[in-house]
Amino acid sequence: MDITINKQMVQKSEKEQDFTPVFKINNLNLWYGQDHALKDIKFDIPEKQVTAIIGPSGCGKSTFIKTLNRMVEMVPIVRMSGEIVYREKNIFTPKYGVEELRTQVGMVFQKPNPFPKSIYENVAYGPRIHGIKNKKVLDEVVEKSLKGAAIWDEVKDRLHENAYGLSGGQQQRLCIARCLAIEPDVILMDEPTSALDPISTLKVEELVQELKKDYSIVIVTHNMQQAARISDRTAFFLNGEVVEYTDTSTLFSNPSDKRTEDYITGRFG
Ligand SMILES: Nc1ncnc2c1ncn2[C@@H]1O[C@H](COP(=O)(O)OP(=O)(O)OP(=O)(O)O)[C@@H](O)[C@H]1O
Repeated sequence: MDITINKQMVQKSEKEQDFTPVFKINNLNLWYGQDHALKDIKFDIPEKQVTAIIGPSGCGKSTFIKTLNRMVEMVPIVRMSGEIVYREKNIFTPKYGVEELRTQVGMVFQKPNPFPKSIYENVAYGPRIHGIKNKKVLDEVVEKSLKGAAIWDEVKDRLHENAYGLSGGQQQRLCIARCLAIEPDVILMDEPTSALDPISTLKVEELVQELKKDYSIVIVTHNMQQAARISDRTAFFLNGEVVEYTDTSTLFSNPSDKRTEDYITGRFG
């Protein structure tokens, strides 16, 4: 009996090593003042796959994803311990510039947040900040990014109109284009479809499937069906801990922890 369990465990751990990690998270703890919001988080996030973060409200999903680009440090009462290694470098070492990290690790938020500028300027903004001035080069970046975000055909004849004139779903894809324009390695998405209608949601989900060919994606979602549809691996968070992290099909069809089973079958949350 013991031998069987050990064999299964070895097989599982071998399977779980079967990818190139883009992030390695080691014993990450985070406190908001006295509130211990992330507890001993330890797992690796694969490159060029979609990793979903699921769990009930308040379990630490948004907090966790915002540690990956150090955005969480904007909250003054935050304290952290542990390590997040991005491409072999600990992102908390003082010499690691946060601007450099955020160029590599882009983020798309829950509510589409375009700038009050034209569609073109929204996408050109990041490359301009990074020193690209040549109009022809900017035109190319804008077109490539809008195509990458599957919105080019809808906006190519109105590039100089205000982005606020787009629908919510179009605005979210514009924000994804804005993120692509600075050529990130990883894209963090914090509930990117929760403010969208079902058709726009489907478009963003299809887009995520396309984007994972070139980018590593981490997506927080309230929606378990969405995690099951679009992710390769899923981490189930509860009360600031990772209860289970494995490939998505296993997590939803054969969870190893009773709490995961209770959550995915709707017994709580
Ligand atoms: N800026 C903050 N200041 C203090 N506490 C915070 C802050 N942000 C989050 N928290 C606390 O940290 C815990 C985790 O919150 P977080 O927003 O990460 O959870 P979540 O799983 O993303 O929730 P939801 O699904 O409702 O968005 C909660 O107890 C929350 O109250």
